[in-house]
Amino acid sequence: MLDVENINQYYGGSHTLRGISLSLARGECLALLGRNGVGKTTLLKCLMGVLPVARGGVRLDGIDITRLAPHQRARLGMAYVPQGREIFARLTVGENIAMGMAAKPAAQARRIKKEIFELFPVLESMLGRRGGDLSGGQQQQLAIARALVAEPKLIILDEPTEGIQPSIIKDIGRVIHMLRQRGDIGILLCEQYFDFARELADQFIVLSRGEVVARGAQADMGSEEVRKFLSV
Ligand SMILES: Nc1ncnc2c1ncn2[C@@H]1O[C@H](COP(=O)(O)OP(=O)(O)OP(=O)(O)O)[C@@H](O)[C@H]1O
Repeated sequence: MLDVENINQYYGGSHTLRGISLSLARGECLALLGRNGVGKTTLLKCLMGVLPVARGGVRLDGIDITRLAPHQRARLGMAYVPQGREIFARLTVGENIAMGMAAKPAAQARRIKKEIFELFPVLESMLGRRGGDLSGGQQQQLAIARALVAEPKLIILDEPTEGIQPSIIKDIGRVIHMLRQRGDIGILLCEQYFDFARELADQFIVLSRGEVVARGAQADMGSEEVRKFLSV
């Protein structure tokens, strides 16, 4: 479904992404691993169109999306949950969720809300609270909920466990697992928390200095070759 071919990106003179290729199928979870500063967030931003790529291409279901703007990619079914969540602090939980389904007809929106509250029951009891008053973990759940209500075929998650307490990490893991089981959505999971990623991923890639230095199936994630590129 997602095919990335040989993409390169620069911040000024610094060559941040060096010939990255990957592919991800529906129903699959791909873990993107690597130490701080190796280019993971830059790669996700390039996939979402927040940053331009200098060379290479990105295809979604065979459509060349390399030059499309983020909102056009969103319309084609891509959803992005950025690092740090970026929820609207002054809007309520309900309004934040509504932002994710701005393009949906009202009847459909009602149905979606019900499903979302099954995934994240805590959000239902907090509908009227301001996003900025939620805990970090609740904000992360809200950010994922807001992405999911758009009913994406691909969801890109940038470090969803960062700075979050263990009980909520478990809840988030459960949701990602359920999405994977559903089989109709591709999940690109950028994660520093190795064990969390290993439990959820079908395959992985490891970046180091902007390059893919290892890739493989979940069973190979614990190998020495992979660990030497991570802080585990
Ligand atoms: N806007 C920017 N301008 C210039 N350099 C940048 C910019 N954003 C990131 N960089 C640099 O590009 C490299 C890759 O950064 P990136 O944020 O993609 O790494 P990362 O693997 O996501 O790390 P982290 O886990 O810390 O977010 C780093 O050396 C970083 O300092």
